[in-house]
Amino acid sequence: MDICDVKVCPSVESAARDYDLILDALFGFSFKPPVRADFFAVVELMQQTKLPIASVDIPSGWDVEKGKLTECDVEPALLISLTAPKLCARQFRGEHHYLGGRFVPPALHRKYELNLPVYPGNELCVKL
Ligand SMILES: NC(=O)C1=CN([C@@H]2O[C@H](COP(=O)(O)OP(=O)(O)OC[C@H]3O[C@@H](n4cnc5c(N)ncnc54)[C@H](OP(=O)(O)O)[C@@H]3O)[C@@H](O)[C@H]2O)[C@@H](O)CC1
Repeated sequence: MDICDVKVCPSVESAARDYDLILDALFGFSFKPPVRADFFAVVELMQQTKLPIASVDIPSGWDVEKGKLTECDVEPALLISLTAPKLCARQFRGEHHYLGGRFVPPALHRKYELNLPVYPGNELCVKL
């Protein structure tokens, strides 16, 4: 698999020619909008591309709780939430949503009053 560097971001056209999928793990829950200038090119590519995007935990550019901040924010086809879906996942409209690392220690449940749903089975990763 080829991995492109954010510093040498391809154009929308060359990405479509050279790649099948964009794996978006640029920002997570500590992202504070707006996107800084260094990342404009890669975020614009993800906003404009027709390639499917797989986002890890938080689609890049989304606020962890408020979600999409503009109409043209990144729209992943696949979201892989980690530990628990964050509030922003309510705005996810893609086809596939998975939860990874889904087992939270009881002490953390109690401490943060998480009240998480019980997911079936015992696989580390579950389709939501
Ligand atoms: N940490 C944990 O315990 C766990 C983490 N987990 C996983 O990690 C993910 C979160 O990781 P995170 O919080 O370390 O990094 P992230 O969300 O990428 O943000 C920080 C970076 O972004 C930068 N940055 C911020 N705003 C920016 C802007 N506007 N424009 C540009 N840059 C900006 C900021 O830069 P700085 O402000 O420090 O200069 C810093 O470098 C989380 O979603 C989950 O998937 C869990 O799996 C398990 C437990």
